[in-house]
Parts: sequence; structure tokens; C-alpha cells
Amino acid sequence: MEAAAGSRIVSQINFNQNSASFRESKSMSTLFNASKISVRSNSNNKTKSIARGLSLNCSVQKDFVGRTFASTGVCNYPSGVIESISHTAEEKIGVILLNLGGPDTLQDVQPFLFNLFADPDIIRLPRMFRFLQRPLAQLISTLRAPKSKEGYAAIGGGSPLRKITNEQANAIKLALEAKEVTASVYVAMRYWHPFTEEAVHQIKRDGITRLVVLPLYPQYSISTTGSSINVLRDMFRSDASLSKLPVAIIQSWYQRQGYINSMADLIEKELETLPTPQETMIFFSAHGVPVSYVENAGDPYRDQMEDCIFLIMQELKSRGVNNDHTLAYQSRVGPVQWLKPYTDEVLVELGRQGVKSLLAVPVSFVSEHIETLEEIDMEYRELALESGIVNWGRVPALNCTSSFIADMADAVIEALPSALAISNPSDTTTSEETDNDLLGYVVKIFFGSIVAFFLLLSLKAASALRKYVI
Ligand SMILES: C=CC1=C(C)c2cc3[nH]c(cc4nc(cc5[nH]c(cc1n2)c(C)c5CCC(=O)O)C(CCC(=O)O)=C4C)c(C)c3C=C
Ligand SMILES: [Fe+2]
Repeated sequence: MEAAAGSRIVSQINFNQNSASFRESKSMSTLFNASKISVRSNSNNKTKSIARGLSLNCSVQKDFVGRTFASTGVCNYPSGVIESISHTAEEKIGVILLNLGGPDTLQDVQPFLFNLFADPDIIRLPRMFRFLQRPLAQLISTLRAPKSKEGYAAIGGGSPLRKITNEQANAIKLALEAKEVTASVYVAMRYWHPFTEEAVHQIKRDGITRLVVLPLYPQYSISTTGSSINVLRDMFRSDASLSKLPVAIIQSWYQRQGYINSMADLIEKELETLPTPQETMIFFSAHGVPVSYVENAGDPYRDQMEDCIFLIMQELKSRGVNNDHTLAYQSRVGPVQWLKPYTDEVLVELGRQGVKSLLAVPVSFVSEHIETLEEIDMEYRELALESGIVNWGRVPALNCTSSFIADMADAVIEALPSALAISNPSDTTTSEETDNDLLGYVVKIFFGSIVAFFLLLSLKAASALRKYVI
């Protein structure tokens, strides 16, 4: 098990990678290409300038499936305790928070689901079938919408994600200010407003000169952080000014001590509300991904999740909390195999084994959302009680917990010096390639439309038949 202290940070390395697989990071020691950053030391409170070209201590870490990351999270500066980083007059720092997004109203549910299923990092079709992506997304979102709508209706008619993420953005901005770093913080949702594209346009308009990318997912998955980074990469590569902007990407941060402590605090506090805290099983429930992501595409999500649980339990043990614990995966969609064990099956099994007290801990996400408020608090609670569990508790999501927000601000400050430009000269496209792309696009649209037409026709026929039969 790995117990690294900082976040996993990469800059241009991952903008140049295919989301399906991590590539080896090239640089062991990265050259600091910042214009100028000022660092105030603890002892004398004087501002020292770190000049262009200073060499960083980039430590290289192996992740659990053997790939190498360049991580600057362990030690960014050559020496000394850093109290704060402030920027020179010409430096404008931006932080972009990556999140999933959720429908604001019930009318938004189907178009939100369409955006989600149209993402090639969510429905991973072989390259030759990519032209089916949008017709398939139309079909699946139409079929899924009624069930999703029921869920969103049960939690007040829409997702709370936009409001909570805006509050987190504001809180991180204030926490940075308290650490003497002035930054603009942007919210970039993958599947609903405010979309990543809107955030990036605002970053351009504001003239940001140094950017930190902070996903609001503690663990990396191809389907979450990877997907959002792909959108950013495409936008930055195709824009001359953005491609020169120094960017640092925090890939995952579940291993940060600040986050681990915040989770342990919440668990400890919630345990005390149950009648028999010591006999309570701590039940970590993570959002699942299809098994093929981990086993075929090299998604580090499961390994990072297991490591995360290990670190939280280690912290709890150091505080004298020695409860039993287990991890299961929730929220599977569609007919494929998802990561096991499944939350619903484990709840039934625990009840059968005689477990009487259980504390559910949502662990893959830091805000309340449909899967905590509806799936855990309603569906799983009911199932657990039916299965023989008597005392049920649920740890709230971190939302704007101050220790967590302060740690996110620290993660940003630690990442700042490692920002590198995205520019990629190998990206030049010839006009012949553009012509071929255009032809391919027209052919795909043509055949895609035909397939979409027949898919929708069969959907209509099926629903007519259902009405007829019933
Ligand atoms: C770490 C978090 C998440 C992973 C991994 C993830 C993968 C993943 N999700 C779907 C399908 C759906 N997800 C939906 C909602 C949703 N998903 C996450 C997080 C992760 N998803 C969040 C935070 C939310 C909730 C947003 C909100 O509005 O509150 C939905 C819509 C809801 C529903 O119908 O259940 C779908 C569908 C897949 C297919 C997938 C991996 C491939
Ligand atoms: Fe999801």
C-alpha cells in the first residue's frame, strides 16, 4: 500500500495522453518555466523571488498498476517551510474545479443523460463504431430518463451539485486568500451547466496567466477526471493562446492527509450518534465503474479506492477507533459487469450474518448528490432495515467542511509551481488530413442518422406495443 503525502500532479504530461491508458511520464525533474513566483518564508516573512529556470524536486512514484507518475506534491520547493505563495503584479492565478454536473430541473434530466452517454469515456465504443455514439446516447438517455427523473423528483426536483460546487469554489477562493494567494476559481461541469467550455472561455476573457486544474473527485477514473481532462486538452490544443498557458493538473488527491483527516473526523463524529458505536460496521460505499475499465483499460480507480479506504482506516485506528469495515460499489447502470461487491448485495448479506449496526460512508465524491440523498438515504437504508440491520447511520458528504476546503487550497498552492504550457508542436494538421476528416465526418453523420432513425422507430414501436399489450 502506498501512503504518499501529497496530491498526484502532472502538467502537460497528461494533456498529451490518451485517456484510456496512462503513459509513462517523461520528466523526472521538471524545469520550472514560471514567469516569476514569490514565496514568503515562515521565519522572516520576507518575500523571496524564485527565478525562471529553477529546478524542481519532482519525485517519481509508481502507482498500483505499475505506471509511473511525475508527482510534485511531495516537495515543490528546494528548501524551507513555505507559508504562502503570492503572485507578482502580472501573474493572474486561476483554479478550475472539475465536476460532473447535474440537472437543475426535471426537464433537464434527459438532455443531461444524453450528454453523459454521448461521452466516449462513459460509453466506450470501438473506434469504428464511434459514429453510433450519439444515436446510442439518444436511445439510452430516453430509456433511462423516467427512472432518473423519479430519483431527482425524490430529492426536490433537481441535483444539488451546482449549488454545492459554487459554494465550494467560493470557499476555496477564501481559503486561498487566507493563505495570501489571490486566485479566481471557476466551476467546470462535464455534463451540465456551467459547462467546461463556458469556464474555459471565462478563463481566457479574464486573462489568467497560470492555471491549476483541481478535479472534485478524490480518486482518478477514466470516466470522471479523465473525461474532463480530455475536454480541456482538446480545447487547449486547438487554441494558440491557451496552449501557452502554464497549467498544473492535480490528478488525484485521496492520499492527502488533510482529506484523510477530514473523512476520519466525519466518521468519528457520526459513529457517536449511533446507540452502539463500537459494534457498528463502517460501510464504505463507492460509485462503481464497469469492470472492463479497470481490467482492460487500466483505470486506477479500484486500486486508488482500496488505498483510500486503507488510509482512512489507518487514521481511525491511530485515534483508537477499531471498528470492522467493508467496501462495496453502488450505482451500476446497464447490463455489463461493474466493480464488485455490489452495495445492495452486501447489505443483504450483512443482515443475514447478523450485523445490527451500520454506518454508510460515501467515499467517491465530496458533495451530496442523487446517489447519497436518494440511493443511500432512501433505497439502501430501506433495504438494510428490511435485511435485519437495526441501527443505520450515514456520514454526510464533505461539502464545505473547513478542514477539507483548507486542504484543497493547500493542494492548489503546492501545484502552482509545477504549471507547464500545453503547447504541442506535433499537433499540426495538414489540409489533406482536414479534407479526409471532413469526408469521414459527413459519411459518419449520414450513416449515423440512418441508424438513429431506425433506433428511434424501434423505440416508438416498442412503446406502442407495450401500451397495446398492457
Ligand atoms: C467517482 C464518481 C463517479 C464515477 C466513477 C461515475 C461513473 C459512471 N457514472 C455513470 C452513469 C451515471 N452517473 C450518474 C450520476 C452521477 N454520477 C456521479 C459520479 C460518478 N460517476 C455523480 C456525482 C452523479 C450525480 C449527479 C447528480 O445530479 O447529483 C447518472 C445519472 C443519475 C442516474 O440516472 O442514476 C448516470 C446515468 C456511468 C455509466 C459511469 C461509468 C462508466
Ligand atoms: Fe455516475
